[in-house]
Amino acid sequence: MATFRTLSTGDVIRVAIARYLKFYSHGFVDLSWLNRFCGSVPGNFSEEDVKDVELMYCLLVSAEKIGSLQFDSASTFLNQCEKFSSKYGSSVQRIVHYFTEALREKFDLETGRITSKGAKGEENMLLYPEVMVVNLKPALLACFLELPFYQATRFAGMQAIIESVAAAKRVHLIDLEIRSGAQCMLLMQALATQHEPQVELLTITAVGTTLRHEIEETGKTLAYFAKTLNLPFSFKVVMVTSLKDLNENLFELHKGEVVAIHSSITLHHMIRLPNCLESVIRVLKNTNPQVMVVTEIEANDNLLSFEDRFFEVLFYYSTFFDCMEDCMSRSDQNRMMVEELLGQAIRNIIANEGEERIVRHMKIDAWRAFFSSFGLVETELSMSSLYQAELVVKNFACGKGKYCTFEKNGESLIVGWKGSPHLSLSVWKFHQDKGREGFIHHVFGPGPLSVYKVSWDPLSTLKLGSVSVPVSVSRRSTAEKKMEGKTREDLEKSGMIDTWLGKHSLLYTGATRHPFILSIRDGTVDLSSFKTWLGQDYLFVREFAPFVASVLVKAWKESDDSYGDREVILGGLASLNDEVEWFKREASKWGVQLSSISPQKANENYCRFLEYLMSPEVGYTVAITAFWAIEAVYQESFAHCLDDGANTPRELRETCQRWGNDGFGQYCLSLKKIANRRLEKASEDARLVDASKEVLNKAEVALIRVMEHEVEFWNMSRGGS
Ligand SMILES: Cc1ncc(CN)c(N)n1
Repeated sequence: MATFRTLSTGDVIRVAIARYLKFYSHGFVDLSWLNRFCGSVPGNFSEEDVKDVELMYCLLVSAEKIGSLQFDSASTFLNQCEKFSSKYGSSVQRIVHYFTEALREKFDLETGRITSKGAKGEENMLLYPEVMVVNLKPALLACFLELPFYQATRFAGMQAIIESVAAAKRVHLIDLEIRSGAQCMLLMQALATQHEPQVELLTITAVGTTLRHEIEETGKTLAYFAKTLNLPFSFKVVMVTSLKDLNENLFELHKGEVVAIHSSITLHHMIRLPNCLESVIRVLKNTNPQVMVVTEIEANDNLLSFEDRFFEVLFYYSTFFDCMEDCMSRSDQNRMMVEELLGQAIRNIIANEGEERIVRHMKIDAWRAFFSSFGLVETELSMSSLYQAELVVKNFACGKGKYCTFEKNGESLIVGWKGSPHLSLSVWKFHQDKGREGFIHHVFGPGPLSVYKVSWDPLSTLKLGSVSVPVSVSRRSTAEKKMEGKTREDLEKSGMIDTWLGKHSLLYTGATRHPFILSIRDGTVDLSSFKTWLGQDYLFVREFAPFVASVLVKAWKESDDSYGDREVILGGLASLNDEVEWFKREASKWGVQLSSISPQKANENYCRFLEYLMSPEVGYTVAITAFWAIEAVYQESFAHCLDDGANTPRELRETCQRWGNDGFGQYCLSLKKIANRRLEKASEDARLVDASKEVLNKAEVALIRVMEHEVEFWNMSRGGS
């Protein structure tokens, strides 16, 4: 990964355009339209930046000369580009290399040097994306894992589906391009851990035009995964020669099923096929889906002139190459293979016109116009989906996720790299009675972007605009289920906490069904991870005690004694003494030297968060919500290790009992009841007082933060940072 450049590739293009305008502005050609591509760029250039700018300048002039049919001078500049660009060099050299190849092909076509376009094999790859996926599977997979934006849209998109189907007993997911099926696993995991209502059947139908065998293999993997989750599951394949032949009767739909549609980077393949998109949307509408989640490439190269197309595509692919430069090493073979593939797409877009243009993309504005014409209604991505996106990118080494940017466009999310758009993620509801069918003209040119950045500063409340309408899902913990019949009155009244758990179900599952916990449950736990957890949790509990004391003080000040909150909290505080002693005994049993352990980063971060919760600016309602969440994650996690079917090693059962026993479950229920009562009061007051709205907002953030810290704590125990 290169660190000596000060300019991104986008900056290099902007500087090169500015330079180009300076030289050519006295000419006869009106170049004022290029001004819109110039933006502000940093002032200090390194030596490499200067070389990059010169190279980019040559590329711009080559394009301009070809566009204005000045082939002799175009040739001179193209020769320069060929000489100084390289597919092994910096991201600028690489992008210039591939664009030069594309311009050379255009040059040869325009000057009659060649007539047929591209090598046949390459065309096949572009025509049949599934074939490309198979041929380049390991390389694509590697890039998919290394580049944060794909993971961000996958998690956020699946969260939107989970929220939409949460109340259903029978769920049917139609996936227009299933690939490895990793996205389906997220849904399966969430449904398997959903207690109420219990899912009776999940059906996944994969749609494909080729590679039946690969799709079926994915189906087998998913079926195996479902079995491990104890999730009733059925996998179907719908194969068609062309997507135009898709028909709702091909789907085995059943009464009472809730249908959801997932389309990730698929629909744009149909843009070039007359009436194909229209026909597919009509068919999907006839399946009466609850929701459709679409991820698409946020680029516009469909109906533009050569010049406009050149710049649009240059900026789009520069972002892509920049991201790879930031996240992968220059010698990475997977990166090079994927760049080759992108090079083919660039060649196709730049050099070809009409039917020869296989690669076509549309931005969210055009998709919006298209879907709206079928009566589809764009739906806001929930806060929880946005949170999933934010959370997942944080796990990437390159920039710890801070380069992966999120902007809102309408109700949809634009995921970019350092502010340059890359993918759009949108959620659609179908209204059966609406629709002006027929594709209206594509809408080009970006509309006003209502830009916001998701902020997760513990000291701030959510800056996501209004908190989205809560999904009414009741999720009950293992202990709650066990106590069925005993405290039914309490259980049946599902409050704000359940609503939030429904909204943030993926995160809650992440915290309570973490691989560390699952490894205890299935007996494969690595003992060194267990010992790490033991030592670190001992340190955590010592910090946790003053936090519980601070909640007690707040209860004293802010709550009426008649509710009995103080006794519950005092009981929890008292038991911590015993807990600290237990840690000491357990540590000596496992040979863990507590005195020589210092807190790891994740532990320190969590303790810093506790300190914040202790501060006077955090009121009782927020503090008790966080307190419940901290205890509940352990209760739910360890109780899972004692469930029927658990294979927890005998020596670890006592540990699991500590937090998984029914008494601790009761205690968590009491805390939950207190938190729900306070939150209910706050939501009643919120109608009148803004401060109460803020309390609710803060409490929801605190709950999310706790779950996030818990995930990081488990990660740390397994040897993460
Ligand atoms: C990290 C953590 N979270 C929760 C708990 C339960 N008190 C704990 N001991 N440690």
